[in-house]
Amino acid sequence: MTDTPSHLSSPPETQSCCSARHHAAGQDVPLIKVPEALDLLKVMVRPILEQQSRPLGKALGHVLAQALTSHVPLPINDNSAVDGYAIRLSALKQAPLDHDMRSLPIAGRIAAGNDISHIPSDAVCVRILTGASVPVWADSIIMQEDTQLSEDGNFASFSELPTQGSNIRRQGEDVPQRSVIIEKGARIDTRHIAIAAASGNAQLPVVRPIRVALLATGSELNHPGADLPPGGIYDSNTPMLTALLSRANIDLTIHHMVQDKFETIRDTLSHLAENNDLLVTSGGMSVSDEDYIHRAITAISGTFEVHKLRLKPGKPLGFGKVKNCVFIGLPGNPFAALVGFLLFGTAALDALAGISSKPAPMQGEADFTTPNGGTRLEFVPVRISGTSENGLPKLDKIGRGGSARLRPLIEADGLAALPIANQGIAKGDRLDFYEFHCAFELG
Ligand SMILES: Nc1nc2c(c(=O)[nH]1)N[C@H]1C(S)=C(S)[C@@H](COP(=O)(O)OP(=O)(O)OC[C@H]3O[C@@H](n4cnc5c(N)ncnc54)[C@H](O)[C@@H]3O)O[C@H]1N2
Ligand code: MOO
Repeated sequence: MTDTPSHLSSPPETQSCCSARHHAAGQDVPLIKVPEALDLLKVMVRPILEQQSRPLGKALGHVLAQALTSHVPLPINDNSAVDGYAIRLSALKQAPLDHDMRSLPIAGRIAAGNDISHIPSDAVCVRILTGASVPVWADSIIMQEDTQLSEDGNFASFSELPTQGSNIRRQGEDVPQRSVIIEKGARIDTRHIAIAAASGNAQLPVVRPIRVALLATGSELNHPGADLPPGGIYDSNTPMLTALLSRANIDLTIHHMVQDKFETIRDTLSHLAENNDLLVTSGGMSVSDEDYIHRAITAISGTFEVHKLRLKPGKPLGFGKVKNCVFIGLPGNPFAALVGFLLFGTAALDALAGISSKPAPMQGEADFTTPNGGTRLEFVPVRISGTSENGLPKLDKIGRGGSARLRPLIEADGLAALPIANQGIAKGDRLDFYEFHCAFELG
């Protein structure tokens, strides 16, 4: 914790053999660059191997545990892409020309779902509707709009010779039978549900839900809406992180706010680590005498892989393990907690679920300037202000910075990353851009 007014703080730590020693150590630890830290995280996290089978209706947002194959070819049969007439091309070519039209006798009608065994094998033309199975003798389908019917409705006339195979959707052209339709590690969204259903899969093998515990530390914290004591603030990190962790494949345990008291934090962390795959805390990561997370994790034999980052906001972010539980300690400042979770929380969840690839960030162009950059990769809220000559979104920086401010995020379209030790950002510089909402949300 940063130092809070003394009347609100817990009594100063008394047992503290270790506090002074660790404190000093906390200040000395090297700052790790973000890509390096992400690599360390990926090596550290072991994917969950247990699987479960979920019906399609309950699979959205889960992660596929094995590659899924199709039970049938798609399309299942050769079928018509249009409403029209299925014809035998050789017969049409031989039909005499009459007023530039060729006529064929209509041998029957086939709609989607019909059995076609009643259609004679020597037929040369049938009425066919979209999705209907195509008889083997038919080699083209002519659209209804390019056809004239005789008065008695028994003959169809055509002015053009179609290309062989036109308007026929061939069996297996989309998906051959027993081929892989979704790779292991895919997060199931609307597209996957559709193809799984079309290919006859009623159940999906998914990674069992990830057990995640959330703990906000801070004696100043109160539930939103409560009467605030002097010096109190509302806890925004728990609701924010709860929202970020509200995913179908997460079993979330929320441990609401603990006081800045070493024993309480130590015992709560120990209990939560025992029962979860991932433990996310907020606050208490800095260097004051009330920042207990590092000491508490160490006291329960946890280890830190990374303790501080070249990241702004989010320098005092650490992660490691307590036995088999992955631990991520986010800084208390709300914007820092958000950035830290978006980078490291989501990476840990992906690694636990066995997802290895992440889409690269979009590119944008700065529509602002900054003086020389510092020694940390910096994330700033940006708004799209237009489109550049290169067709990229132009990004305008919002707000005056500061890891405690949430308001700029409300006006922003996303975050831009300013590289370490940049020479100062000039207008037109390319930046990685992480848009908050993409055009389509598929689940
Ligand atoms: N001497 C130094 N002081 C600080 C350093 C430093 O390097 N040396 N780093 C600063 C940076 S950067 C950050 S970020 C913060 C992070 O500190 P902590 O992780 O220990 O966080 P706290 O002190 O507990 O809280 C910081 C700030 O955020 C508010 N907060 C905490 N939890 C919540 C919550 N759940 N909801 C809303 N707001 C919360 C808290 O009241 C503080 O104002 O340390 C700097 N100090
Ligand atoms: O880096 Mo801290 O996370 O800026 O406030």
